[in-house]
Amino acid sequence: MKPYVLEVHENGLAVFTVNRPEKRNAINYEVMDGLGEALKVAVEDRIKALVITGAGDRAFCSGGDLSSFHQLKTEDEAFEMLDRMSELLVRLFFLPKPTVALLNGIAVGGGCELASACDFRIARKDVKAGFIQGTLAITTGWGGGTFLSERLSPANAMKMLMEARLYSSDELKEMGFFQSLYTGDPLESCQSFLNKMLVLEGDVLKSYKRMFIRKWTETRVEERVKQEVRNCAILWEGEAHHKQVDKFLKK
Ligand SMILES: CC[C@@H](C(=O)O)C(=O)SCCNC(=O)CCNC(=O)[C@H](O)C(C)(C)COP(=O)(O)OP(=O)(O)OC[C@H]1O[C@@H](n2cnc3c(N)ncnc32)[C@H](O)[C@@H]1OP(=O)(O)O
Repeated sequence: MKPYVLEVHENGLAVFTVNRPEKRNAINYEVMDGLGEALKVAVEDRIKALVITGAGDRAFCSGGDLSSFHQLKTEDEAFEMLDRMSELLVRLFFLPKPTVALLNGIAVGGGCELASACDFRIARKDVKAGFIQGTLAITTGWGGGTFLSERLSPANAMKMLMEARLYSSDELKEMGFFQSLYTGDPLESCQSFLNKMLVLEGDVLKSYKRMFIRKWTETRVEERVKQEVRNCAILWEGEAHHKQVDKFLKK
């Protein structure tokens, strides 16, 4: 089974699905390659918006694949992996078209970083999500902390990162992390969220997105992400992190 699926719909919607439901859609290097491909397709003129989602109904994404990335022990080894994913998420963040994270299930750790890189987050009503990285003795390391600080008020962003817990969908909507909650079919709900945008010319959507891109360029988002990656890599090397990951993998 391919670990990701990319579909392009007639209305100009590209949908990238992380397809590892048995691992709660954890991100490994193959999924990263797939996201790179999706981003190449997403810049084509025929695409008006990009949706990122997960397969099944349990998880949107459970973050980095701990069984695979646990082999990375040193700061430099961790940096290489974190940097690779962060560069993809920076491309997603700066994509000059609307992007949506469609949360069909739980989003944990790096799953929330992926969601934060998107312009909008729509979620099933019972979905929980949280930046639980702190409980693994690391910080966000894919740029998600930086993206979150551009999405929420400083107090709400800081709270989410520092509490390192799962939040309910109602709390997340209240904080402004989720824009919309759904109960029916995920893709239909996403389409109806995007309907009014998709009828506009692609160039109009692009022009609006570029207004935000200019601001993010001025506030040096890319440079701040690099710093975030470096800081996470330093913590990654510590014993406390490896101990916590061991605990999860031995469960
Ligand atoms: C590494 C990058 C870093 C960042 O920069 O942000 C991170 O992403 S840190 C965060 C890493 N993620 C986690 O710590 C989440 C770990 N997973 C869970 O807490 C839970 O699995 C869940 C997401 C809350 C779902 O719980 P549940 O539905 O009860 O499923 P299971 O726990 O039974 O898992 C089923 C299956 O999937 C495997 N799994 C789940 N998450 C991961 C993961 N992140 N990496 C690798 N494998 C994962 C889990 O081990 C089970 O496998 P089997 O035992 O083989 O069935």
